[in-house]
Amino acid sequence: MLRRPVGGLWRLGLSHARCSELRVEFRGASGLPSGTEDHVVGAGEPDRFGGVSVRLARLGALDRLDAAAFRRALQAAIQQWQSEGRIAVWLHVPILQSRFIAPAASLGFCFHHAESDSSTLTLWLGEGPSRLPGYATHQVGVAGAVFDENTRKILVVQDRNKLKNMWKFPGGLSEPGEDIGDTAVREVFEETGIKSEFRSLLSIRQQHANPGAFGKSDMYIICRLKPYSFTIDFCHLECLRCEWMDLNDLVKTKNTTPITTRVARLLLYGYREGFDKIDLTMEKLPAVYTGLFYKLYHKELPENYRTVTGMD
Ligand SMILES: NC(=O)C1=CN([C@@H]2O[C@H](COP(=O)(O)OP(=O)(O)OC[C@H]3O[C@@H](n4cnc5c(N)ncnc54)[C@H](O)[C@@H]3O)[C@@H](O)[C@H]2O)C=CC1
Ligand SMILES: [Mg+2]
Repeated sequence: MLRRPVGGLWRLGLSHARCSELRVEFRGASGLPSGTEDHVVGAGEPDRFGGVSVRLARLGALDRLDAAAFRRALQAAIQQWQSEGRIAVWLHVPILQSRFIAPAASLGFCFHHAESDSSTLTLWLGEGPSRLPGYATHQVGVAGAVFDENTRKILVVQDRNKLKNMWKFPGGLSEPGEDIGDTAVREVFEETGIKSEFRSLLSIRQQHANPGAFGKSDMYIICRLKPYSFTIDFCHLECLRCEWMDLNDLVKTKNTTPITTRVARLLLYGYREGFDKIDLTMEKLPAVYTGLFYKLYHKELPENYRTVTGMD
């Protein structure tokens, strides 16, 4: 697997003839010397922050390499990287090569994160405490407050697996790469059978050390949705009850969570005074650097502020 980045290229070379030992070599931007390409079965790549990444998946013949030989090679590589002034090492380990985690940890590597099929470890080589950024800090849950302005009814459920059966808005955890509004619409449909469309974002709750988030922080976002189907067909695995409730009754009931009461009051205010008073609406905008798009949520700007550039 030959890759030629602009800067130098780190390679962990494993000889086919003698695979009990990894050779660690630093190659210049010119790439590999002729004749050694077959021996190079993996690559470490410098990053723009001064660190270096090693992907074990790109090293061949790892099945024949024992953990002690890997440790020796990694230790030699670390010394080399340190002498070159590298600030960190990122070690990406496929799950089937997990036996290399322990030798790496014995050299000071710590877990940074894991996906279903791999883990990533880091070793800080720079001055002082590590300045490497952490991994994901929050889980994101999204609920849909599906409000029918014609009947003043709001869709509520009671979760099946909760200790207390309290009325709440249907919702659930966001999938990777899923927009907030799409999560709300999907979860509402999965749990209640009601079809709806995204209108606005109403509230965000942040809670730390959440047991339901495996001790991480939890971001719970409530969206206002508009229904376009009305016959409930709720999921009996997830919900105990589901109904269209008069908004006034939800505001008054004691059998609910504080956040649901608060958002019910917010909806009553919006219903009476205009939803523009409570809505954070969404706009899709192009990202400057990546060429991708993102979604921005905020209160509507009045017409005369949409193109304003200064104070005059
Ligand atoms: N304040 C409120 O009104 C409430 C807020 N929330 C928020 O909603 C979001 C999550 O919504 P959910 O409806 O719970 O998500 P969800 O609709 O995606 O369902 C999660 C499913 O996973 C199951 N589950 C959870 N932990 C499990 C485990 N350890 N083993 C096996 N199954 C497990 C649950 O029983 C449920 O069926 C979070 O952000 C949470 O903070 C949830 C309930 C009430
Ligand atoms: Mg749910």
